[in-house]
Amino acid sequence: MDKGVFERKKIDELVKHALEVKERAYAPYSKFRVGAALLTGDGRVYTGCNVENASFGLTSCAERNAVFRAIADDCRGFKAIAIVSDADDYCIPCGACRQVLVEFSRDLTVIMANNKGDYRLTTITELLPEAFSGDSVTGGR
Ligand SMILES: O=c1ccn([C@H]2C[C@H](O)[C@@H](CO)O2)c(=O)[nH]1
Ligand SMILES: [Zn+2]
Repeated sequence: MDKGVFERKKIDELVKHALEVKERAYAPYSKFRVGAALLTGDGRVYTGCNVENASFGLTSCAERNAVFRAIADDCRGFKAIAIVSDADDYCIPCGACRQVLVEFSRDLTVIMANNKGDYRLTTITELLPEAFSGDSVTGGR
């Protein structure tokens, strides 16, 4: 499986952005802060953190918040996303975020990092095989 070719330096930079934005997460209920940094085709980086709410179901994940910022800035064609939480474990995106990510990039590299900045590489296709997509809706039309 091709995980995309990224220099270690570029990956570390994205993870650093994710660690930084995690500090601004609003997670008073779960206390599980998450940060995400999305790399675009032209080298821009959009970050997002999770934002919780007293009405728990309104919580928005870090990954989706990063994507929505980029879209609002008229940016698509994402290359990679780095995701990190406070935990020792590599941060794995939830199902809802996988579905939103695959909408915009079929060949996205996903960098799942931990609080020490170590990471594991995968792809959105590996995380969400046989995804429901625009083709499913339009029948390829
Ligand atoms: O991929 C994920 C998984 C969870 N969360 C957030 C949502 C909630 O605020 C907290 C606990 O689920 O972590 C994310 O931001 N991204
Ligand atoms: Zn999510």
